[in-house]
Order: sequence, then C-alpha cells, then structure tokens
Amino acid sequence: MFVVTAEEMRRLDRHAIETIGIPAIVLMENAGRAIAEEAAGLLGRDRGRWLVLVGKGNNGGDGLVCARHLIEMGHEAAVVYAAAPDSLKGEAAVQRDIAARLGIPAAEYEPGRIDWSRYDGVVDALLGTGSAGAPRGAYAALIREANASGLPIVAADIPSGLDADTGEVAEPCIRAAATVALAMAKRGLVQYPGAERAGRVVVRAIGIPEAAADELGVNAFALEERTLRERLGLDWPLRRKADTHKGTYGHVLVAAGSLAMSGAGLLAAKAALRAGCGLVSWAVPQSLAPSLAGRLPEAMLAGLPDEGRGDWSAAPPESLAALAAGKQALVIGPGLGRWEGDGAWLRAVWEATDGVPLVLDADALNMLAEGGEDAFAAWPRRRAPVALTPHPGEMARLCGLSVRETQRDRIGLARRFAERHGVTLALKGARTVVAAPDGAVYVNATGNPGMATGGAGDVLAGIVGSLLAQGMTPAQAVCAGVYLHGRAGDRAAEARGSEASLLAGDIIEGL
Ligand SMILES: NC(=O)C1=CN([C@@H]2O[C@H](COP(=O)(O)OP(=O)(O)OC[C@H]3O[C@@H](n4cnc5c(N)ncnc54)[C@H](O)[C@@H]3O)[C@@H](O)[C@H]2O)[C@@H](O)CC1
Ligand SMILES: [K+]
Repeated sequence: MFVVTAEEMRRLDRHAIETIGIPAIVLMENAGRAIAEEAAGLLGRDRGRWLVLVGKGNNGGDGLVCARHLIEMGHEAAVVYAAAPDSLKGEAAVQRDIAARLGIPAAEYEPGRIDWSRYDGVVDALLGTGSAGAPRGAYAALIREANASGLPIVAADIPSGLDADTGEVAEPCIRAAATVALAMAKRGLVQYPGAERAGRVVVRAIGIPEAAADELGVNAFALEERTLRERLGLDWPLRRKADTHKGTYGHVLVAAGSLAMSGAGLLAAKAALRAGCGLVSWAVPQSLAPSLAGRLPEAMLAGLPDEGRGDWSAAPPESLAALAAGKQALVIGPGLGRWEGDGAWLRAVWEATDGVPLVLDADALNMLAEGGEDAFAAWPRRRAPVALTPHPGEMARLCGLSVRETQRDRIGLARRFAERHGVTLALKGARTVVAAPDGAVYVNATGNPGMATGGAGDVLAGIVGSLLAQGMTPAQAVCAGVYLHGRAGDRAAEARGSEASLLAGDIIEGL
C-alpha cells in the first residue's frame, strides 16, 4: 500500500535492523526467496535455466540468495558478477561465499562471452535502491546484453537503470517482464516511464512491518481499495442508506460549456449525476439554454447573461455566485472558453463562493495559471475546500514549467503544489497522482490509454464534484473520483472490446 523513495526505504531497512533487531541477513534471505518464487512462477514450469546478474551491493546479495533458492526449487542457476567478486561487502559477501561453497556456477562478466541461448530467464540483481546515475561500465554492458537477449527478465526490487524516486529511465535500463518490489513499492515503479520498464510489479514482504512506515512518516500510497478504506476512511464500496432522499446526497452546480464546447458541460453534469449526487444544476450562457434544454432531463438548466454569443464573457461573477449559494459543490471549467479579464472573473467567483466546495478544471485552471503561481499563492484562502484536476499541460502552466519538467517528478511536484496552496490536486495522466494539502500522496493504477480522449477530464471533474457534494472530504472525493473514473474506463473498454474506440460518454456509462 505504501509507495516509498529510496531514502525512505533505507530508513525503513535501518529501522528494521537496528530498532526492531531483525538481522540484515534475514531480510536478504526473505528478499532472495521471494524473488526466486516469483521468477519460478513467471516461467510457468517446474524447471528453468536462470542467469542471475549480480551487482556488488545488497541488490546483488538478494540475487545470490535467489540463485540458491531457484536451485533448491529444482531449477538451474548460474551467476555473473558485474564487479570483481571480492569487491562485495557485508551480507552480500556472505552470500557470495555461500554460493561458492555450494558450487553455484559463477563468473565475472566479460563482454560478449555469455551464451544467452543457454538460459530460459534472467534475474536482474545488478542495481537496487543504492543506484546512482546511469549504469556504468560492466553494469551498462550487461544490461544491454540482457535486454538484447529477448529472455524474460525478473528485476530484483527495481529494474537496474531505473530512478527509484522519479521513474526516469536511464540509458541503458533493464526491460523487465516482472519486478519483485521488496517490502514496499518504490515510487519509480508506479510512475511512467519506469512503470513500463518494470512489467508486472509484485510487492513482497520481507519482514519489515508496515507499521514502521507509519512511524517513519511515509506519506505516499498506492490508490487501491484498501487505501480508500484504511487511509482515507471510506466505507468502501460506497452504498446508500435506506432512509434517505435526494437532499441527502447534495446539489452540484456545474458551470461549464460554451457555444463551441457545450458537450463538455453535458459530460460533467451527467457524470456528476451518475456518481450519485442528489441534484445537478447546470449553468450555461443564456443563449445556449434553448438548444440544450432536454439534452439532460435530470439536470436543471440555468442561463447566465451573455450577449448572444454563447460565451461566458458577459456573465457576472455575482450571478454565478448567487446560483452557487446553498449548493454542496461547484464545478467550474470544462468547455468554459477564455475571454479578456477571465482571471479576475475567476478570482471574483472564488471569493464570492467561499463557503462552497470547489472543483476547478480545464479553462478555469488556465485562468488561474495566467497570473503565475506566485500570484495564485496570494489569493485568499477559502473556507470551503478546493480541488484542482489539471492534466500535465495545465499543470505546466500552473507551475510555469515545461510539460517535460512537469512529468519528471510528478509525485514531488503535485505534493509541493498541494501543500503550498492548500488545495487537493489530481495531476492527471497515466498513473494519476493525487496530492492533499497535508502532504499525503496517492498514486492511481486504474484506467487505460483509451481514456486519452476528449471529454474524459470533464467526466472526472463531474465525478469529483458529485462526491464532494455527497459529503466526502476533498482527499476522499478526489481519490475515490480518480479511482472510480479509471475503473469505469476499464469497464467501458472491456464492454466495447477496444480501448481505442472509447468515448468519454462510455466512461459515464461504466460508472
Ligand atoms: N538491509 C537492507 O538494506 C536491505 C537491502 N536490500 C536490497 O539492497 C538494495 C540496496 O542495496 P545497496 O544500498 O547496497 O545498493 P545497490 O545494491 O542498489 O547498489 C549499490 C552499489 O552499486 C554501485 N553503483 C551505484 N550506482 C551505480 C551505477 N550507476 N553504475 C554502476 N554501479 C553503481 C555502487 O558502487 C554500490 O556499491 C535494495 O534495492 C534491495 O534489493 C534487501 O536485501 C533487503 C535488505
Ligand atoms: K535490480
């Protein structure tokens, strides 16, 4: 459930060894056995011929234990050292000596001398959380040869060459079929491009209690049902009480849609209804109201003043605020469009709807970004919470960065932004990152690339607004919303039999 940095993992290791008193060699034994079990399972047959690539740190020690257990399980295993075997230290040196006494075939790496065709699989125990920078020397050469071999690779802890903290991929980097994350998932395994290099990630316990992560203040989690229940305190799966009425589930005001993009408002409003709120009001520029009437019979349509152009430039902030009064959530942004002075407009709405939980998406985020992040930091804090749902492009504008810089360390960036501005943030994209103002971070794994389609974000904004209106805290609403949005997208893609043909409306039907 926890997602840790390399430094946090080192502290956890030390805590287990020094405070709890579990000998390091025991942790390594557990780690190596877990890797062997997963490797054997991956191959799917009782016997296989394995080549274990061993680095000179503790990751290599895990690999040596793994080789021993593979042999015990009836497989064959040989070891190739990336560094002189006598450079291994501590527990890794103990494992080297055990392997030697057991007669496990071992050699130091020489370029081009490995006959890869003699093996069925590879264990990558070259570099783990102690890795720094791109793999060098024999490490790099071995990684290139292993990738080129075409054999399935099982990575010990992380694929060698992967940045455990950011998910950045060095050149070269192991391309694993499966990764056995030891004790806890490292951040780099749950963020792209690392997630793609890791293959199937299995987290295996090695004797470090989960409670230790709490004690040491680890505050990042995989967004799974257990996390929704145990970390976010949700009664999951969500269910309704019998003796309730529509007022119980809140009233959402969706301010979204303009002449060219009225569908964005429709999607957000409909998603809000499907996510369970009691009522939805949908505010649009007045001149659009006749053509939208009846498109979503369950929602109440409210026309705001415009000058017949179907845009929001003439809608006074006060009139939107008046509509928002008494609502349990306000969603602003999908298909809103931009106009001269819209930044000041948004700020006026922000202040005038101070007591209503707010979701800002799409153009509302661009308005917010216009003055720069420091200007936003000076906006008054609201009484009611704020949730932002930027995609990487919007996040880049919010932070004054390039998209590339935004994607480099999504967890770190989302956390910093949420803490600084006191907002709950969903940084969208494959493996959406949710960050709460208290520093907690949640990484989602539901969803599929079919959801990279126009309107999918509008659907999420509607869902989050709906959950806020139903009384969830912002962290609960954004986490549950992101998780459900992805699950609904997965169900919809399955029902359709295709990711590519998924439409945003299908995600709503998947809810
Ligand atoms: N007690 C512990 O700390 C435990 C650690 N475990 C394993 O130990 C790993 C961490 O071990 P270490 O901290 O020893 O570090 P690593 O085994 O990840 O590697 C560090 C070694 O690799 C070399 N190196 C670092 N970056 C390199 C690069 N770019 N190119 C070439 N060589 C490089 C360094 O000289 C260093 O000796 C974990 O990932 C996990 O697999 C497990 O055995 C469980 C217990
Ligand atoms: K590794």
